[in-house]
Amino acid sequence: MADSRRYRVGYALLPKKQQSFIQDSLVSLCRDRGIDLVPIDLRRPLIDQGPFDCLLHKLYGDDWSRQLDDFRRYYPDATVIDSPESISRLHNRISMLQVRIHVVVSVVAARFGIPKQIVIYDKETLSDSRSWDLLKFPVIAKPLIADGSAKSHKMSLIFNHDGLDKLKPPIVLQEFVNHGGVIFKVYVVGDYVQCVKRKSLPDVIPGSISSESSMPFSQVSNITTPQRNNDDDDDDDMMQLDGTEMPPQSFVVDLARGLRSATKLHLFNFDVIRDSTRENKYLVIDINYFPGYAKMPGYERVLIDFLWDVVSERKRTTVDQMAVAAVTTTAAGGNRPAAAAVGVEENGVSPRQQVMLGCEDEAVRNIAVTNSGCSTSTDNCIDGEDQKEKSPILQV
Ligand SMILES: Nc1ncnc2c1ncn2[C@@H]1O[C@H](COP(=O)(O)OP(=O)(O)OP(=O)(O)O)[C@@H](O)[C@H]1O
Ligand SMILES: O=P(O)(O)O[C@H]1[C@H](O)[C@@H](O)[C@H](OP(=O)(O)O)[C@@H](OP(=O)(O)O)[C@H]1O
Repeated sequence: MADSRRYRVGYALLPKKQQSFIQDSLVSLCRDRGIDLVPIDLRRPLIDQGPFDCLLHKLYGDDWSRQLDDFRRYYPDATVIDSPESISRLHNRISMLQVRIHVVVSVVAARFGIPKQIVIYDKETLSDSRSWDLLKFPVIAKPLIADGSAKSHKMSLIFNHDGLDKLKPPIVLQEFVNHGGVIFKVYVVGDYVQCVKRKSLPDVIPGSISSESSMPFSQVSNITTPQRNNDDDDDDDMMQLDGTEMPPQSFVVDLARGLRSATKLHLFNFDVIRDSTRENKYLVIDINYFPGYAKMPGYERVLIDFLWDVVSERKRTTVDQMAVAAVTTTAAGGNRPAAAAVGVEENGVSPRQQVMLGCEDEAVRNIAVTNSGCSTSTDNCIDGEDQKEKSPILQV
């Protein structure tokens, strides 16, 4: 029998993200599938705008976290994608890549790791060469915090120690790895995985370094997405992208699944580069929550299928809960209301826990990083596979 119920999916996004993500094509395809996409009015309390079957969100700050907490308490049956605790792990470039220790990739054709990196919290530590002398120049200086602000995307390629002078801690210093000027962006939407190529920073050729000690840059892969036109530079970019071999699909999928389970996130992308000096060696350099999905070919279908799975799974779970609750009621011989129907705990598991898509309320570990910390590996990267045997890059 056709499902005639309509589902409400609320979305709370910043205006720029809303504009790129909520396209007419997405809205109308959702509508045809029985899903109404409802914008959250950020001037009104979230709790007043429910109920929703599902809530999508990408907002920052304590006020939003509090509103979400209230919402989750008030509407325990709503599926919140994703849990704020899991998302916040990506707001710090150290905890972001720390998840690699939980990722096991079984594909043998390729290996993965992260670049060697340290975190520096203050100017004093920055001026002490012992803090960074385990790193090889060039390095990339990245703001520690990745909170979506323009500031958090401002980076510098640092060619020598003079280039460190201008930096403002807290920062992450990460070894620059030559990778042929092409980055792989892997978009994940639940179980769906799609890898695309984008232009990246060009290789640094030893000996050809300019007289400058540093070079600032910001959002390289966003501003240089090449379009096919008559411009020579764009044609060169396009040829370079076309000529770059993709990583093995099974490896990408394995890595995506591993990261998905380690981060407990459903909507994210991650950036991977292929180390030019080491065969089949890939390095994860960045993980972004709720990325620019509209740049992913055919994103509407992918998102609709995902949302449908979420709302219909939610319906199934609720039905299952009612069945369990009914059995419990009968077995006890009493007339307690069905747990799922009222959203209270049954057998120690609340309906919300069952519908949070595996996003347990795990607190993000507090990062107690020493002023700087660094791996003792002689390589320019830390492996994901055998990381447990090696000394941790940072003490978290
Ligand atoms: N370790 C590295 N080695 C070589 N190139 C790197 C490295 N880290 C970053 N890059 C280059 O710098 C760019 C920006 O880095 P990163 O992805 O960490 O920044 P971001 O501001 O978080 O980016 P995004 O816009 O994808 O969120 C990458 O796309 C890549 O071109
Ligand atoms: O808004 P913040 O938190 O800064 O996150 C950005 C990510 O860092 C970028 O990776 C996204 O672009 P890509 O989808 O091209 O990776 C980018 O997507 P956008 O083009 O929709 O802004 C953002 O999601």
